[in-house]
Amino acid sequence: MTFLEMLGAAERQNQSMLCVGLDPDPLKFPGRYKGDSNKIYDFCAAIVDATADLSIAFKPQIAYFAAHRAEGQLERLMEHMRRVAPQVPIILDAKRGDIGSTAEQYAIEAFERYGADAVTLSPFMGFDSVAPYLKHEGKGAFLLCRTSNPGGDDLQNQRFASIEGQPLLYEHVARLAQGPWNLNGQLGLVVGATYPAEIERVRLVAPTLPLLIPGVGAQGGDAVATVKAGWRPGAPIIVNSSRSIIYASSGDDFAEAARREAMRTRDLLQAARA
Ligand SMILES: O=C(O)c1cc(=O)[nH]c(=O)n1[C@@H]1O[C@H](COP(=O)(O)O)[C@@H](O)[C@H]1O
Repeated sequence: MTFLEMLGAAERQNQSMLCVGLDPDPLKFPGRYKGDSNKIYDFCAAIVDATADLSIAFKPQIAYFAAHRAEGQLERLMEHMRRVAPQVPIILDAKRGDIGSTAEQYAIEAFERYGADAVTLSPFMGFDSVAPYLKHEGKGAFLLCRTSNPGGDDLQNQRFASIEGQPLLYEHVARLAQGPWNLNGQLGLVVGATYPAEIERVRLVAPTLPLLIPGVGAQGGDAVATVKAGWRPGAPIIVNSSRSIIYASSGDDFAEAARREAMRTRDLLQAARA
């Protein structure tokens, strides 16, 4: 099954557009795991078990594993997700972007070492830095387009004086991803829930691409406005929330609390489709 097919199947089966982000910071772990980087796998596996039937995708952020020398735990977690939630695609949030020969290695890391179904990429270095990922048949790649952070303005909201119609940089990225760069239909875009007007703009330029939309929850993005701006029939959105779900409780009931918060967010997103 391709990444896109998995996404559609998970969306239908779990009636969900919610992506549970796995950003494990041992300092924020609940009571019994607090401060223990050897418990990253246990913590994340408990969250996965509690939310597997509520999610359109899981998104582990690689820095939270690499920073603690926990790549081995990430490998085990990937296997665990495959085993307990084979229907839920996994987006490895690595935000890679480098020359082609190096990108080939990053693609092997994401798709072969970790077995991810999709990856996040910076488009800053141009198409030849993205192309190596597209050689991996059926895998997805989300290009950073209009990110959720305030500093996204610094470059993404600059105008291209040399291009007809003078698009903003993020609009140009959306146009490339919808059109000439999307050789085999593997591309999607990352747009922040913190900027719904810009999600709407991206949706106009890229009417069919899957949009990965982080920023609801801890960053304050509006879940309802996000769905209204980005969701269209046949054009999926994957709305990520990390901290507000995984740290919903600092007690030993953290997995149940994560499930409650995931269910609340999932239901809010679904209701906004009406
Ligand atoms: O690519 C991403 O996932 C991403 C893009 C973006 O524009 N903003 C953004 O917050 N993210 C990631 O999404 C997650 C957001 O986490 P919370 O703010 O805790 O929900 C983090 O893993 C970020 O690295």
